[in-house]
Amino acid sequence: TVIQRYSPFRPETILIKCIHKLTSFIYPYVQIKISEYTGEYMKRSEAYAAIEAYLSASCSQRAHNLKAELGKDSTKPVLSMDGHEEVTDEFGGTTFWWSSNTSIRQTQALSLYPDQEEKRSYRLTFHKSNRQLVLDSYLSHVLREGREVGIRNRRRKLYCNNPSSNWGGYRSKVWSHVAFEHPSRFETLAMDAVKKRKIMKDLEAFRKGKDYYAKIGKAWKRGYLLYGPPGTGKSSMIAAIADFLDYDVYDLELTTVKDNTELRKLFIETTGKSVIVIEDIDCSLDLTGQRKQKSKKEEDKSEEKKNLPPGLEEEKESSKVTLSGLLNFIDGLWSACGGERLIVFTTNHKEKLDPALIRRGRMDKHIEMSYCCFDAFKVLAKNYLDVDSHPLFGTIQDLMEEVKITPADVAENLMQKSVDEDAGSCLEKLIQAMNKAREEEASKQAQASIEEIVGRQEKSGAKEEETSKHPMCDGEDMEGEGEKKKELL
Ligand SMILES: Nc1ncnc2c1ncn2[C@@H]1O[C@H](COP(=O)(O)OP(=O)(O)OP(=O)(O)O)[C@@H](O)[C@H]1O
Ligand SMILES: [Mg+2]
Repeated sequence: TVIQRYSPFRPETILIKCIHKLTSFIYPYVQIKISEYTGEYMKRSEAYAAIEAYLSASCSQRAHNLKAELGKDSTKPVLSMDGHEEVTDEFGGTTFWWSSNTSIRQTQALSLYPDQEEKRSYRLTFHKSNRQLVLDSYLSHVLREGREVGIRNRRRKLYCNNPSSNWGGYRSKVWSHVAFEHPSRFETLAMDAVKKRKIMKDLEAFRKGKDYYAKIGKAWKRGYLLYGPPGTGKSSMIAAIADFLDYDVYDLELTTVKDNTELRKLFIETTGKSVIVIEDIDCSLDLTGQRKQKSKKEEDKSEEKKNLPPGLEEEKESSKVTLSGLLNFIDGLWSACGGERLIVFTTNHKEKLDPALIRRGRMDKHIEMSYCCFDAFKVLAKNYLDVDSHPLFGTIQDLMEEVKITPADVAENLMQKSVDEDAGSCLEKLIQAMNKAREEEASKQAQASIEEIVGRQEKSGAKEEETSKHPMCDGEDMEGEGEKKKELL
């Protein structure tokens, strides 16, 4: 201890070096360690995940301590090696040893709930005569096979971003996830059949487009803007896209992102083969591009803040993500990190968005999700009632040309809510609802036209009053105009 404290050189490091040299003479094996978490961002290592998947096949036969997790097929668990286990693997007539190690790291912070973090790693051991074989072919074989097994076993995940106050620590968790189990698929999605096919073709081209995007010098990503009234299937479309592409979904809640730096970090932490979603982009932040109005609002806010008691100011602080930050997130230099990402925005009011945000290149495809058409109704009838045709279809088709009804409303009417209801009664229910909607629409229109006429008359009345007050007007004319006004009213 005295030497360690006062001497500039470290005797133990010299000792370890000597031991390593000595053992390399006697011990003819080489070891490679692959840790679970690596890099500056403490991101889970892809190599570790691939090795875990690769070893899952061989370890189930030989290892004694195993871990089980549910994979894609929820009836069959996926096995992996637990800590301090060893299995052998054969490749090119050579034997390799894989061991899994776990060390517990106690966090230093004083806390009522001591935090223990496990550090996991795999260690590959092989004879030094096989060094070239390992470097040239064995490691790439393990990674390739492992990735394939990983994709086969993978369950799709739905991620949401954590508030940045939870980002610290050894394994900083920027995103949390659950298994993604939304049942919406393109087959169940009610919309115009031609439009649906076009979208599916576009997605297919994107998925297979790695080389094409590289050739044209464009980052491998694509932006979709889904817009339309509430209940027209925008969220259902996102789930269907994720199902079709077999991608994970990152649901980004912009209001919890403090600033542009955090937004960038969130983007870097997403994996490939993913759909990044920002729902209701017009409501998430003040990104409408009306910057003058915004600065006025900001002034008001800072005034509001000044009046708050100390301590509460921070709570009131809202997201500082700016439009330019979001533009860079989608289309800046960082957006090319990783590739194979689909960015989807949804909105009820496309016209409110800044044109820069939705220009082609950022939001490449604009998809309007609109009111239910007859094509869409047929899909819903098939899904909900199992009918392809019915005598009432004709009436419904006629009504659909007149009445605006959302697929959500159609779906609600077609849903069988008791055992007594059959296809006919559900369709009747829908017809009633559409008739009611038509009447409401008609009365609304009548009301609006009455208001318009009254407004116009009031305006013309006011004008007449003004002209009557004009000094150039004589009394006779005024009387005549008064009569006219009375007639009009
Ligand atoms: N096009 C559609 N095809 C099939 N089902 C639909 C469709 N549109 C709506 N639905 C039904 O209505 C419900 C609501 O739809 P969804 O959440 O996708 O609407 P939305 O457009 O995202 O609405 P909002 O703008 O309010 O978020 C869904 O659960 C689904 O059952
Ligand atoms: Mg929605």
